[in-house]
Amino acid sequence: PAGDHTAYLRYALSLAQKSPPKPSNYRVGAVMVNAATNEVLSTGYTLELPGNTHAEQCCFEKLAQKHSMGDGGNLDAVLPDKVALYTTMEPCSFRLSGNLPCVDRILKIGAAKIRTVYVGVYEPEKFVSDNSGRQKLQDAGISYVHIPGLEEEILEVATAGHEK
Ligand SMILES: Nc1nc(=O)c(N)c(NC[C@H](O)[C@H](O)[C@H](O)COP(=O)(O)O)[nH]1
Ligand SMILES: [Zn+2]
Repeated sequence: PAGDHTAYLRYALSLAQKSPPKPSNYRVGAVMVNAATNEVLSTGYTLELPGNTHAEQCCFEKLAQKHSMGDGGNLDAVLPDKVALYTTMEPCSFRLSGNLPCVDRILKIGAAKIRTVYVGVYEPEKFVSDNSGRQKLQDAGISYVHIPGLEEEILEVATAGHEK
């Protein structure tokens, strides 16, 4: 039910609050859920893992580590076939650092596993002006759903490291 979506996004927002503030990115939280059982498969927040890591990227890398997969492995082999990804901010389609965008990481796992991406806010225009993630995900057959209601709280947390 719809209420669950907001609850998962609130959980993701609580994770985002653990992210060390930086002026050059956003503080984001992400949760991967087995949509058939409501089991939380993985969580992540911006900079949780070493390096300039994104919340969604941390979700994936933690899962790969749990299954002792190197970079070469594909998570699709260990994921159930109805995964929902909740992220407080929509996955990036381009990163100023040049690192692999999270949309590409989602597409690598594939639509057979990640069926829906639920986002709390669209990416603001500050670093990247036209996040093309929604179109890319939908073109790949992945549902993309904006869950309204938490925008102000999400942006407050996301931009905490930015000059006011
Ligand atoms: N969905 C999402 N999750 C994150 O964890 C995060 N930090 C961003 N932020 C998007 C923003 O576009 C990039 O943070 C900048 O483009 C700078 O790129 P880097 O983060 O340094 O690679 N977006
Ligand atoms: Zn990203």
